Amino acid sequence: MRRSIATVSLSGSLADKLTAAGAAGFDGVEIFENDLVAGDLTPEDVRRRAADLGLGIDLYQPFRDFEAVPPGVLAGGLRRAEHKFALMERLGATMMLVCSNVSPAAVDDDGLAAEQLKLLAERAAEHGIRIAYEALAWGRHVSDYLHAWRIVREADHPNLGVCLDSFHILARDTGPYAIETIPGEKIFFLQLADAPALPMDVLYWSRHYRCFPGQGDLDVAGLVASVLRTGYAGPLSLEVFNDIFRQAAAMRTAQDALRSLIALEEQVGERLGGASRPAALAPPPRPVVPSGFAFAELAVPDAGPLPRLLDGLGFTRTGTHAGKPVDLWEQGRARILLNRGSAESQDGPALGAIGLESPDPAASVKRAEALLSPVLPRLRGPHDAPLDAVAAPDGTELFFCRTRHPDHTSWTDDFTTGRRASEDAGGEITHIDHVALTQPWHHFDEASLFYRSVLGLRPHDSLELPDPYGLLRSRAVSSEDGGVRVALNVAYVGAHGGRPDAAWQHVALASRDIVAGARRLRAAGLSPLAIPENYYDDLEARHDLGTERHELLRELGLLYDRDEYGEFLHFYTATTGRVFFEIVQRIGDYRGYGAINAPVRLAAQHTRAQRVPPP
Ligand SMILES: O=C(O)c1ccc(O)c(O)c1
Ligand SMILES: [Mg+2]
Repeated sequence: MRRSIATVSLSGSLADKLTAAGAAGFDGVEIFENDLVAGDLTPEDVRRRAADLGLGIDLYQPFRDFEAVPPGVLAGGLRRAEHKFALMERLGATMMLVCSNVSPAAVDDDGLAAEQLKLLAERAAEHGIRIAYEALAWGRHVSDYLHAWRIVREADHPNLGVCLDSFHILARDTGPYAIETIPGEKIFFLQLADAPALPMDVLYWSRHYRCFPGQGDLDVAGLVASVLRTGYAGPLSLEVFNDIFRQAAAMRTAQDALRSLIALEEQVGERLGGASRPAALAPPPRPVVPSGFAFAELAVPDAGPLPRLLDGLGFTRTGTHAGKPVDLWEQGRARILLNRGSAESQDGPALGAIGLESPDPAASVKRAEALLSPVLPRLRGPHDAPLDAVAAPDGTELFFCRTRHPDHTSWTDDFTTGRRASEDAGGEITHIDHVALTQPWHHFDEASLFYRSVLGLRPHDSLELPDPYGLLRSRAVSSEDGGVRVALNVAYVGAHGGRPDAAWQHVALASRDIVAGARRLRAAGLSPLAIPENYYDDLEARHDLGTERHELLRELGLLYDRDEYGEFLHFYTATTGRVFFEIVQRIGDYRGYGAINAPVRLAAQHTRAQRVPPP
């Protein structure tokens, strides 16, 4: 199907927007009137540029406050329309969107609305133009798509149909769709947007918080499936009003938008099933859900305090890369790479790469590529195992691995093993439980869509965590069985001190005996992040865990949480550069991440500014 995007969804001048939409690979655009009026490209320039970029102009919009008006007002509307029709002929556009009247001058009279829209359609027909009538969710008298359809049906003109917009329809949540009662040929245009569930005024919600399908909470795929069942074969067009996308780089937003459409088409195809799936919705290769973490790689300007910390956590340095200054540290299936050769980051150690266990690394890369992720060049030395890798939106390198699998070369073969730790050498730490990555604030939705669509991970609810200097937005994505969990946090740029301190990243290590682990760290002369006494007083008020257990938590600086499935114990190491470790123990089938304790952790990290002491 044709893939289009409204220029209002992208930042910059109209020329920038067209360039970005063309570069991403869209087939067409909706020209948003403000973008044309405020720019100095003539309509002929716009038409030529769009054509050069392979873009059709699928819609001109919006034409406002036309229908259901007293006769005196109608003349003005028709005069305005004639100007727009002439403009559209210069643009080479043949469809105009008319959105439902929001003006106090509008009359609550469907007969009048139908009569006047018919008149408009007759005039449009003289120019070879069709009119798509859209119910805005806040329209004065027409706010529902079925109401718009009744008016269009009554007007009964071949050049008049409806424009359906997923936001206006799903935002009103008026029950099961009746979309399939509209004949496909009377649906002239389909606009798509998602949005996070936010209980607020619908106009404000629409103008500021729309996002691309798959980034919010609306069932856009279900709606598109219903529309396609009517026989609609026009464009799938993204129309997203969003405060962040208005500021972000247009090229990147356009690519994020196209990824969203590809993933949406896949979901729609699944809803429609084999026979009724339009041929145009050929699916990309299926996602290969990773089963666990193979490693976390830290870029370290020099080894610094990390070897001592890893040693204190019970890790063993088991190898060094044959050709690069990279050390492998292991405990159970938890593997940490310290890469001393990476470009020096001004903030010191940072999490640069993550290894994911994939049942089929080559297929993982094919999926990522089909969803527009940059595939990293396979940097192979003479001895290196093949590495399949892509870049996540924040630049983190994701390697797809089959670690020490008999049928596959393993990345670990490149490490000359000193002491090879057995996978069950008695250490408390068994594997990497999750990693927490901080995303630039303007790439957060892009990142959650990336992990959801490329890796097939399931997004959890968004949370807002109070930090002493801001609110940290956080959203986890995970595989069904919890083998891979990634917590995505937003980095705010704190006005306080100017440093985005919340750009911290961490690796959470699963322990089967966190009490022994905490004691081991202390015995090594390293202390966990200090937690205030007030936390423990509050914990006693919230939970009755028995005196002994409360005292143990307090003594060892452990944090506690529980959910309906189990309990969670955790503590944090000091931070070095941008990175710290969290040690976690899940008891029973606890599903969360200890989010309730995050504000205490953030405050402790800020106020104590703890750093690992030099060795
Ligand atoms: O917010 C608006 O005014 C507006 C305009 C045109 C649209 O297609 C729409 O969905 C909303
Ligand atoms: Mg719309």
